[in-house]
This record gives sequence, C-alpha cells and structure tokens, in this order.
Amino acid sequence: MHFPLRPRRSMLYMPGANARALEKARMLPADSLILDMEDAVAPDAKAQAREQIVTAVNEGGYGKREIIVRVNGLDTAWGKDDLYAIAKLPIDGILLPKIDNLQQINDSIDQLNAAGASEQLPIWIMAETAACMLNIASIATHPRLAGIVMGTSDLAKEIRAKHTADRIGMLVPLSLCVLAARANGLEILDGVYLNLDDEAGFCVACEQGRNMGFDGKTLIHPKQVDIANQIFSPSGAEINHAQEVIHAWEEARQASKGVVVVNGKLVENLHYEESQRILALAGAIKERHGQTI
Ligand SMILES: CC(C)(COP(=O)(O)OP(=O)(O)OC[C@H]1O[C@@H](n2cnc3c(N)ncnc32)[C@H](O)[C@@H]1OP(=O)(O)O)[C@@H](O)C(=O)NCCC(=O)NCCSC(=O)C[C@H](O)C(=O)O
Ligand SMILES: [Mg+2]
Repeated sequence: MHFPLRPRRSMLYMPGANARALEKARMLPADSLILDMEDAVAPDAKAQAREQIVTAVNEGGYGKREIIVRVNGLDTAWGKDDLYAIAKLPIDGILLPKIDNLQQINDSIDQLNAAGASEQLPIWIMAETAACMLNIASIATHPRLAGIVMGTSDLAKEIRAKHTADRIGMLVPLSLCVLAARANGLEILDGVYLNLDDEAGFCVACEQGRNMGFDGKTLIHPKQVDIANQIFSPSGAEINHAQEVIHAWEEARQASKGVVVVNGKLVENLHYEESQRILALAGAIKERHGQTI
C-alpha cells in the first residue's frame, strides 16, 4: 500500500478516559494524535474511554491532525469491542498493541472486516515485546501496515533493561525496527520520554531518535510537542544544503558527470535523492503550518 508523505514529528498520546485532553488536542500543534483505549486507561474506565473517543472523533474539530486510535489487544476483554466501535469511524489509522507476530495482525484485520471497516484503513503496530523484536523482519512485511510505534516502556520492562540516558538497552531493538521499517517503506516513531520535568534529557532523546532514523517521537504531554516538532524538522542549514545539492547535481547531469563536490563534500545520486526527500518533508511541514491548527 502506498501512503502519501506527511510530517509525523510529534505523535501525542492521550487517554480516552480524559475528556479534557481529547478536547485540548484540537488546539495543540501535534502532527498526529493517538487516542488511547489501552494502557493509559484503567480497566474500569475502558467502556467510558471507548465511548468518549467515538464521540470526540464523530464531533471532529481536529483539523488536519492525523487521528490514530490505539485499541486493546484481542487477547483482552475489550479488544473485540474496541475494533467494532472504531471500524467505521473517520480516523486515519488504528494502532494495535503488543504485536508479536503476523497472525495477530491478521486476526485484528478479520475483526475489522467483519465490522465493516474500509480495507484502506491504515494499520499501525506497537513494537514493544521481545517476540516482536525477534519477528520484526517478517511482521514489517505485512501489506496493510503503515507504520511502527516503539513501545519502549513495555519493552524495557519485559527485557529488564534500565532507562538510562544513553538508552543502551534499547539501541538494538530501536535499530532493528528502523531497519525493518525502511526495508518495507513504513513510517517509524520513537518511544515516549517519561520524565516530564527533564527537558534537556528529552531533547537529547529526540536528537538520538532523529539521528537513528526515526520520523518523529511519541509524546505524553503537550509541553513536549514544540520540541519534537523542532528537532524532527529539517533545519534551515539542511534545507539550504539540499537546495544546493539539487542545483549542483542537475547541472552535473547536464554535463554528463556522475559526481560533483558541493561545499567540499562529494555529491552522488543518493545525495540528490535524499535532498529531494528533505525538501519534500520541509514542504509538507510548511503546508502543515499554513493550516489553521
Ligand atoms: C502525565 C499526565 C497524567 C499529566 O496530566 P496533567 O496533570 O493534567 O498535566 P498538566 O496539568 O500539566 O496538563 C496541562 C494541560 O495539558 C492537558 N494535557 C495533559 N496531558 C495531555 C495529553 N496527553 N494530551 C492532551 N492534553 C493533555 C491537561 O488537560 C491540561 O489542560 P488545561 O486544562 O488546558 O490546563 C498526562 O499528561 C497524561 O495522561 N499523559 C498521557 C499519558 C499516556 O497517554 N500514557 C500512555 C501512553 S505511553 C505508552 O503507553 C507507551 C507504550 O505503550 C510503551 O510501552 O512504551
Ligand atoms: Mg506499551
């Protein structure tokens, strides 16, 4: 499946049981919103969260923000009802938690089909179990998948990794998932940063995720949105360089040259393609900010 380019620098979770957060999100500059029925919602608030999410989505008012609903797993008491409740909602995607294998994705799609969901509804998965890490190369080939969201909290708990500043315990899982995403043309979002009072640490984590190849970061609080938007946007210098590369490369091609040097750096076709991607992303971000948010 081909999905059009859109910025996903900031993907903000909000508990479906929190009516104020669902309301507030209509005004926040996040690129994407995850309306959560799963782990941010207590068991006795699951039905209320589902109802509030359905109402909020039907009421609309989220502008061009991408709306993704995270459901409970099919192995829980709520998963099937969640899928039926959202099957026909005007949302941009559904996020399946704790995916270990392809079969679980197919089982959810069967339920969605039975509930009358469009076959175009993009499917996202949470990569947050040890089994998922070992199977991600095959999971990521599923033809309905649009993207992967890292669940670093669940994963750290399961593998008993510590949450350190350098995220050493997460580096292999994060890289494995980036590789699987890129090999299959999927989007990929980094996990959440839990310490809301540590802005410097949050910036470092965003930069690390960006440098590893992530498209953006999942967030838990509105105060994290602007920082993620800034760090995952191409910088002015990157945009200028991309423009120079494209210009120089097109001139080189006309002169039948296969390489050219721009600002002291060798430029080949791959740099031309990467520069095109950077400019396309910068254009999509500009369009995003031109909208009423
Ligand atoms: C962490 C929070 C519980 C803090 O909430 P609160 O005490 O209300 O914070 P503030 O008073 O600072 O909030 C200021 C205003 O912002 C609104 N708000 C807060 N959080 C959100 C949000 N996530 N989305 C939208 N709006 C939000 C408040 O309502 C205040 O508004 P106002 O009334 O105008 O002042 C809370 O932030 C929170 O619940 N965050 C989300 C937690 C969550 O979703 N967790 C689950 C996802 S993480 C996960 O599961 C990862 C993965 O699965 C893994 O395994 O790693
Ligand atoms: Mg989780």
